[in-house]
Amino acid sequence: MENGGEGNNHLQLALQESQMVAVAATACLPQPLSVSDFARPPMHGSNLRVAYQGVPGAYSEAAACKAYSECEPIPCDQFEVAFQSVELWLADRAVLPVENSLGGSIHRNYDLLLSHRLHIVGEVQLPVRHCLLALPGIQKEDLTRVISHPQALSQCENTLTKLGLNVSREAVDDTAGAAQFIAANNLTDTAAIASVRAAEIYGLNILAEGIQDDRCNVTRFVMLAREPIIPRIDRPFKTSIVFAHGESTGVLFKVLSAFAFRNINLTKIESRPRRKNPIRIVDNTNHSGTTRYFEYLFYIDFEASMADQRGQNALSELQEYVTFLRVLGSYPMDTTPLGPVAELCLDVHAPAV
Ligand SMILES: O=C(O)C(=O)C[C@]1(C(=O)O)C=C[C@@H](O)C=C1
Repeated sequence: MENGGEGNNHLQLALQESQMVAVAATACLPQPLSVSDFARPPMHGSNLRVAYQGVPGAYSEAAACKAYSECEPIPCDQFEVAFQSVELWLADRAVLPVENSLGGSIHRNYDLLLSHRLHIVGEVQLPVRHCLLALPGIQKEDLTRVISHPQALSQCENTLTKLGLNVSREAVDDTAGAAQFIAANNLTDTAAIASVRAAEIYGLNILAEGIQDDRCNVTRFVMLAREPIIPRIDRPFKTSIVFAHGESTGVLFKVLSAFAFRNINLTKIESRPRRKNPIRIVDNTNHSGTTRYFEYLFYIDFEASMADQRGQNALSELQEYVTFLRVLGSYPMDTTPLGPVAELCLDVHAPAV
């Protein structure tokens, strides 16, 4: 009996061990995908390498971290490099500022969206609060020059004048890069427009904070990837497209009504020169001479997913009117609260009393 009992114990132990080995082995195996995987929330960004234009402390870096909280932001000296780093698998995503509530569209970046084949997979709206930064000990009166990204300079144009600064304005590649340049070259006559984080990183003093011309200053960024994401309908989605049309009349009206009749809200429309084919020349048979028409590309963002029947129907109708159409991406809308800046925006829109 005793022996038999001991034998049973051994058997149980052996069984338990083999079960543990089996469980450990299964844990190492890749798990098969199931239907529920498609409903998973978007990944939080751990280990995701996100390329941005600028140096640490740039707003684009902050946008990358807002989109993918645990990502590894990868600074790039130009937007082209950020795009290429994704195309060449050195990064997983690129972050691209496309418009600002004060400065408007960042046109060059619209052109880049078309000249590369990356897909928009997300968007982020980031409140941008600019500071005037200078070396420790420097006063506003010592300044002869303010440097920053052209968008940042234009967002602070009126405030710089109001501050009574007698300075020239010079554009550089990014806001944080301006701060870095001042620190690296010990420039005592120059200030940068950049973020609080840039001041901390490059050891500069904040001479003035919140110097953008409107308290509510928001930049919209898009996230780009090699592959599109699977569009969904269980949360608000936006779709971005670009199209061109030929010679027929009233095309833009027809395009807009394809969305309006389906109750689809447009959030953005932008036109850009059609660079590869910028001018259409029409010979006038009745009159002497020719007419030259400038050709445009139209970028539209609309509030519907490509998985939504209304969005699909609108696009198939569009195809009847246009000569070129590309879907740049269908992606979740940024509906996160803007934080304290939201109240400032509400202030702005409140009826005057
Ligand atoms: O220079 C930076 O910090 C950027 O991230 C670029 C950029 C832009 O291109 O608009 C981003 C946000 C601000 O609107 C100002 C500059």
